[in-house]
Amino acid sequence: MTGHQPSTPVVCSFSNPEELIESLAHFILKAQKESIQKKGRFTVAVSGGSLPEQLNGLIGKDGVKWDKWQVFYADERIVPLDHEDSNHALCTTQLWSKVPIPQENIHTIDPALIDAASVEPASDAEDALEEIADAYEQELIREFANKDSARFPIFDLILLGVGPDGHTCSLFPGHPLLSEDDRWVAYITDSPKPPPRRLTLTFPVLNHASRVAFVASGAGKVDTLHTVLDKPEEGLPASRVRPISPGQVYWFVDDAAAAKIEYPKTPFKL
Ligand SMILES: O=C1O[C@H](COP(=O)(O)O)[C@@H](O)[C@H](O)[C@H]1O
Repeated sequence: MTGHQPSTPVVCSFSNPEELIESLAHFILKAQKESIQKKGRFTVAVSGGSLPEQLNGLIGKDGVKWDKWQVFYADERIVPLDHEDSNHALCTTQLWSKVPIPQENIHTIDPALIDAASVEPASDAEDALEEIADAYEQELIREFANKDSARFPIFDLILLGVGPDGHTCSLFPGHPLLSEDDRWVAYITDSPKPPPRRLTLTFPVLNHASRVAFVASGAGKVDTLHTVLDKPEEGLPASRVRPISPGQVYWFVDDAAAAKIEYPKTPFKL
């Protein structure tokens, strides 16, 4: 049965956020190198929230082949791409505007569909939301299906954050979307964290990736990490990210966030 087993998390804890950021940058560079050697490109999904700032270690770093990156969003909010709530806007401010990545390598939701998907009430926007999710799935299919011919896309790297309630991407505790096993991209209209309308990659996509790296830092995440890593039986969304072998899930955390974790930590090495 090897090849179809869920991986067990590898947890690396760093004494401070700076060390975490530098080590994460080296980890990403290694993943980039292996991916480009194998396939000539590096497919990455990026989250919003606190994650983009943790990618600062890549800015100005030698060896980053930005022209080989193909970037998608792990989740996105249904707001204009320059809106303060947009994950694309956040990533642009924190990272893309500071590095030489070609614009066409960053795959956003279709801006032409955002107005129709934003009408009130949400029930009148369902068709447009379906369309915007379908369009993003098609964007993924164009990138992956012809090249990798797999049932689900196999991202080289998915970079995730975890919210205080254990959500990741826009997969929230107790939401029916946690059972989605077919779609690559889905929409929600009832996110408990604003804004309510969002697109998200689904669990099958997360769990087919070659590598998923969660990043969490600061004492504010301490109880969440304890539950997610030590009590997976509670089924919080972040606990359910277990890419099938040979895929692997990593946790990059700092000691403040990891203070209550009983789960064994692994020394970081490349
Ligand atoms: O709403 C979101 O929240 C999560 C977690 O955010 P964080 O600020 O607690 O790191 C984030 O990963 C996701 O992309 C975002 O849309």
